[in-house]
Amino acid sequence: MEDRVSEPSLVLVFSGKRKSGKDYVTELIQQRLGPDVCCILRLSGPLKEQYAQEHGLDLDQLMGPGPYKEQYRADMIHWGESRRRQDPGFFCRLASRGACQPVWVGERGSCCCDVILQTAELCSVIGQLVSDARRLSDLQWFQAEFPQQTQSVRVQSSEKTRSQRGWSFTAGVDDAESECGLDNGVEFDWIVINEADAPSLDEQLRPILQLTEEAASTSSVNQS
Ligand SMILES: Nc1ncnc2c1ncn2[C@@H]1O[C@H](COP(=O)(O)OP(=O)(O)OP(=O)(O)O)[C@@H](O)[C@H]1O
Repeated sequence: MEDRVSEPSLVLVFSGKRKSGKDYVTELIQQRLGPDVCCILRLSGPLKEQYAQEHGLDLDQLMGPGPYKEQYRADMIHWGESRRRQDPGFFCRLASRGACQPVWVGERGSCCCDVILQTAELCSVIGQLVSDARRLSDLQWFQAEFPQQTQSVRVQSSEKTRSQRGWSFTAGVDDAESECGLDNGVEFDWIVINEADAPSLDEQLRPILQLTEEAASTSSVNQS
């Protein structure tokens, strides 16, 4: 598990409610930076892989958008919580192993069924984006592992907007720690309002992109 290629120069850990737009925003950042500089780490990927393996399930269907994963979603959330209680860094380590870009983007913040960093969630190594951080322990793991590099980003959208994107309240999912663990007591470094009547994402993301460009250039100076 300790086969990370190099240290990232910046780790952006994204969180947000279901359908707030974590994937959308992290993919936009990756498009701007390019895949050589920025990887998206999705915590939900290794979580689903491990869950499918231990329960003899079809991983492709579990990763897909269809109804199959809905049958297992609530149990998968409980199983993920219990794994994190035993070892808070379990999924974060799995998601970040092999990452080699300087910027990582990850996502942590709604249910275990999406991402980043896309990851998330939570991505690769000049910069890594963790796209799907959902629990405080995920964010804390990155902050402890990469104290100088980690910045937290919250993506916010109203319930009305999330509903228009396909969200509807699901008991056992939207009231679970995986959705609510970062609602209170966390001071995010950045907040992105992903709404039609908010300033454009380009405008809101400008300072974050500037940070990633600085991190990437520092990384290339250090590597030369
Ligand atoms: N600013 C935006 N403009 C247009 N479409 C958007 C925007 N933000 C999000 N969407 C769309 O809304 C839907 C949900 O967005 P996305 O998948 O990024 O949310 P998410 O927070 O990652 O969701 P989940 O937590 O369920 O994985 C997608 O179809 C996405 O393309």
